[in-house]
Amino acid sequence: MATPPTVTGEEFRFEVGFKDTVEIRLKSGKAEYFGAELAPEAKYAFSGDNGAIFSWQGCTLSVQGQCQSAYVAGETPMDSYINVHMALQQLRVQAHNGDLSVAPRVMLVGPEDSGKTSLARLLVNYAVRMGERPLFVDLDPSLGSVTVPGTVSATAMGKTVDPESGFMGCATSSSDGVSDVPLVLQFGHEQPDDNTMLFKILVDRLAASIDARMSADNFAAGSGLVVDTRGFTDVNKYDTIEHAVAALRITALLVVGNERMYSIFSTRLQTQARPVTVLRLTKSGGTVDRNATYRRQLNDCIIRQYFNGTAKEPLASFPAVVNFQDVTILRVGEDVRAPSSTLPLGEIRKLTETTVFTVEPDEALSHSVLAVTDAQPPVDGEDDSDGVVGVQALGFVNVTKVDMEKKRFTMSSPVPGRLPKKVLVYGHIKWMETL
Ligand SMILES: Nc1ncnc2c1ncn2[C@@H]1O[C@H](COP(=O)(O)OP(=O)(O)OP(=O)(O)O)[C@@H](O)[C@H]1O
Repeated sequence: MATPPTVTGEEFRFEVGFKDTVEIRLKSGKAEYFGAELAPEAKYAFSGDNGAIFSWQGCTLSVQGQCQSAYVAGETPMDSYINVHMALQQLRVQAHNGDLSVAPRVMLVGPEDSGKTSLARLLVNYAVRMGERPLFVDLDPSLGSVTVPGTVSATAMGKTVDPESGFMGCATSSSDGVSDVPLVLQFGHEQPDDNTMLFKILVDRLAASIDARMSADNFAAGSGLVVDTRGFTDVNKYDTIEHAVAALRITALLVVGNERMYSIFSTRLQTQARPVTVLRLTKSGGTVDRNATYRRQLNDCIIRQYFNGTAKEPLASFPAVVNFQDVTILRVGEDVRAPSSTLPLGEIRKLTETTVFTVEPDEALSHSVLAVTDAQPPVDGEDDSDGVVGVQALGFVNVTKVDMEKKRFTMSSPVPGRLPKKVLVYGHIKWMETL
């Protein structure tokens, strides 16, 4: 970019391709990336990303590298976003003063690419900057902001979200003493409606863990939570949101950029046991529509970041060979057994969305991303899914090669040494490392 962008009450918006890297520095003034303050002169490198740097007071930036598009936009919804933040902050103050019932529990809904995650990030960052410790709850399994796609999670936010590594950076740095290791549950699919029953159970499990955490920590309870969801417009998907609103005891639903959804939720949520404020917010003109190919590439980047880190903070990934007999691989909610026609006459097959199956390893396991858990495998003949469904994912491994002859597979893991736990939970998320 020839002239360095200067920004005052405006946004510098940029798009960077997956093969390019753009470095941005704050040369003067103050600026923020979705609510997180930029350090003066620090280098922020973006690749395969779209974003916006906003300044209330004015700033000058230096931009090096090739952006697919870059411009300064004067029209932004930041005034309405800061108003929402201030209203939430007032409630937090009231909650810290003793009335925990008003602690804000906010959920963002809206169509795909309407800017929910960016707004969630901004609200979390503004809260953290006020000394709050909100929980960020990620109910969008499509892009896995905290670990890998195919998961749902809850993270206690002790610091602002790093502009480069995003929410994943918060998940890996608990050394600040206030962030905890996030609670991550393996869903195994990218869309909640790929297995609605399982999704709802996972939301219930998250809600129960959040309640336990909040009842032990009044300050965190007063800071409340910010919940991001998968983008949708289909009326059939409202039910999953309503379930989450009830389970997480949401107090405010922010509908981003969709009049119809706002109107429907305003009516439907009146029947909730607790009152829910429904607000409509304008979609930012900066949000970028991401097609299926882009999302696939983005997913690859997210998984690569989990296993290999970022250019600034690379992580080693460790190979290991695992004998089939040394692990149990489970799968929730899908029948991988023989077809009904081959079952003995009279055997009734119980198929539910949460039935647990043992997976016999074969070539199909190649490139799978498996959750490492301390799940209790069901005892033969019993359908005990309780010990498996909704157990915490302690980490993830990637199967790189399956050797059927030697009955073993090779995997890579972000942690060296042998698998700490022997029960792996399978999902539909695949990743192939490319150099
Ligand atoms: N003001 C902005 N300027 C430039 N890019 C933006 C802005 N706001 C959001 N974006 C980008 O637009 C894209 C979509 O935004 P975001 O991920 O927040 O939407 P979403 O509604 O959460 O999407 P999903 O459909 O995955 O739920 C992202 O790449 C994001 O970085």
